[in-house]
Amino acid sequence: MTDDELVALARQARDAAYAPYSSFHVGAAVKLRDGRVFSGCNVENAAYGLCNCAERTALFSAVAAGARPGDIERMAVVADTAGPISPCGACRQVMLELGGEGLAVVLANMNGARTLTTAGELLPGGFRFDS
Ligand SMILES: O=c1ccn([C@H]2C[C@H](O)[C@@H](CO)O2)c(=O)[nH]1
Ligand SMILES: [Zn+2]
Repeated sequence: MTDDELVALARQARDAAYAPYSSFHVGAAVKLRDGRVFSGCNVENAAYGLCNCAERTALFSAVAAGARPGDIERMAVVADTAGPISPCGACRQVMLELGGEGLAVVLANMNGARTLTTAGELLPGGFRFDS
């Protein structure tokens, strides 16, 4: 699967965003090394602190289907931002745990802007029990 296809899946997932409070719709797609792909959108709640980002929805869906650290090859995130979306700190920590420092992360917007980074670049010094 190409990055174009992974971003297209993230855009499709974004259509399902439940964001009545922020009206900020985000989509994400995660590709496993075995070829399986999972996607997710942000899901908000009237109790604002319960809002779940698209990145974590997609990553947690992969884990719920059996994926474990080391199984994730690549992920893409897309939102209607000026430049490529910049994931929040909580999602960066989850990306690091589940994908490792080398996880490739494609950050995109709705106008075709795109950047390629890694979970390690997104969160240097992230929490680990053996740190
Ligand atoms: O990278 C991001 C940043 C924000 N959001 C969601 C959380 C909330 O529903 C809304 C506004 O922060 O966007 C994501 O899903 N991913
Ligand atoms: Zn987040």
